[in-house]
Amino acid sequence: MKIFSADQIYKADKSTIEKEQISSDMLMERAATRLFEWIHTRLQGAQVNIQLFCGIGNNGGDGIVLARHLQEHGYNIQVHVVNYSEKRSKDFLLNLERLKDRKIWPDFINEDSSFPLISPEDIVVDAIFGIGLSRPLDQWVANLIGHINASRAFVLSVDIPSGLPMDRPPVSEVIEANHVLSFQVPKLVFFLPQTGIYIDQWEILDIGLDTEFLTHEEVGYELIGPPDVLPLYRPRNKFSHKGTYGHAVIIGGSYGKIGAVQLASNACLTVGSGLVTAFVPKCGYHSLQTALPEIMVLTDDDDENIEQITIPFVPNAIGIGVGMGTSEDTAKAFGAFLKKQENPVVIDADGLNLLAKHQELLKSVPAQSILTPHPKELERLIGKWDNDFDKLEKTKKFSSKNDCVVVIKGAHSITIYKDKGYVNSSGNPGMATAGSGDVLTGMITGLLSQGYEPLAACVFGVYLHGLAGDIAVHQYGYEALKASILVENIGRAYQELLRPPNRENSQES
Ligand SMILES: NC(=O)C1=CN([C@@H]2O[C@H](COP(=O)(O)OP(=O)(O)OC[C@H]3O[C@@H](n4cnc5c(N)ncnc54)[C@H](O)[C@@H]3O)[C@@H](O)[C@H]2O)[C@H](O)CC1
Ligand SMILES: [K+]
Repeated sequence: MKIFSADQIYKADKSTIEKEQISSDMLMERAATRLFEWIHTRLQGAQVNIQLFCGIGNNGGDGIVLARHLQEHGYNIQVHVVNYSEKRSKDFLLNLERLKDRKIWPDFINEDSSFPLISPEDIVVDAIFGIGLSRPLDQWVANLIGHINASRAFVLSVDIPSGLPMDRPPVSEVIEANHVLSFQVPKLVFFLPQTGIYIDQWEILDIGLDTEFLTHEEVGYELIGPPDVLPLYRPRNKFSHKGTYGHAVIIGGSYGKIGAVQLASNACLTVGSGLVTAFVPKCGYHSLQTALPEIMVLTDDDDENIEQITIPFVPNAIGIGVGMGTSEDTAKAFGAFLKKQENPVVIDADGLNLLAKHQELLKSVPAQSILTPHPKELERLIGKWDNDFDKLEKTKKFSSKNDCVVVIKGAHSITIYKDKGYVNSSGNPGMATAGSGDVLTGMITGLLSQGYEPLAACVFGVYLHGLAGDIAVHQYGYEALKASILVENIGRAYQELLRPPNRENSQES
């Protein structure tokens, strides 16, 4: 699903209004009707106290229209206009008049007003600022937002939590939303660590914006869910054999860190690679052969570290770096190995640390190779960033310059290739555990080995990895989720992804 910028959303509005020959207030009416339906379906007329805080722009206008619908259906409402500017929008004013025509008199909150009492049992509708927020809040507006946050009432934000800009981190208070009803499209800020903290749940409300515009407009980011990954799936052929799905090699490990290779190799095989060989220092031989009978093991001459990488065949995919260490000898072996590679490789963990330490090696990394850093590893590679938006821009530049796919691991892992970012939607905090990244490296390598293109292997692999975590968490809970359990659930993740949509319902009936 595409993620649009504020400018693009305004363009989509304009295009809809022109094509459908409707007025802008009709679009506002449509948006607010969706809001009303969402609330009405859940509350069914319950006499809970609903306090609507409306700004003076179109986000506020949405809130004012919603208030009218709620009142018409017998809800218990209080409307507050947050009077932060004289420049009221046309549709806000129009709807304020309509509200007054129905004898609903909002109270106006100004700089000198005392704030209304909000009980924890109330519902707050946050329609103060939408995607138009463009400068820091006046102090009294920030205080009001702080007052709402302190109330412990359930807060429903219209379109985006007020105080959150669309394209940079906030500088003052932001509404802490329990639920955001986002018009038509998700916003990038929902998924970034610095801004996503203000959103508990979010949902899209379809307000019927021009589909032709939405389809054809180029975007910088996409949110990746099942409809996006399913077309990437490469079904198995009845007459295939293990050779069809490639021979992958996982290179890594050092004394005390052979487990990383075990996890990655196991994930690589489980995601479907035909054959898997692990290349480790000698000390890893017995444990790997015992733990994973399905994989083959090659060893370095050294007992504890990788010092020379020799693979006596041409693998279909290689993943390198997990648990590998960063000794000088390993760095040399890594450099010599990179120089010999012609096909994309997957580089993780100490492979990334070595690249960061010896940046001259970057030019030996084959085109379209995959780098899977967590934020610290990314920082070592691309330098410090000012904020999440800067981080993404810098990563895009790095990806373009070095022609590589970068998977920024995190709560919503983002795969970057050149000027485009793919934001993952699966996964959970239980996956923040030792070895989770090794499993991902193995999965991506295993997908490459089966013939997935590098970018597709990342987008698909990251989603499947998260889905395995989401399935596992039902059984184990967040704390007890371990990386090996993720591997055990890769098969179920495939099944879940490929399950026909109506199967669950028919089983229940
Ligand atoms: N397609 C859609 O999604 C639709 C969205 N709608 C709603 O419209 C808002 C966006 O409305 P807009 O009037 O452009 O912006 P805001 O309401 O967010 O802001 C109001 C106003 O305030 C000015 N401003 C910006 N920053 C500050 C500040 N710190 N202090 C004071 N004033 C500030 C700014 O210039 C704006 O003019 C969208 O989110 C949806 O809720 C439509 O109703 C339907 C279609
Ligand atoms: K809002």
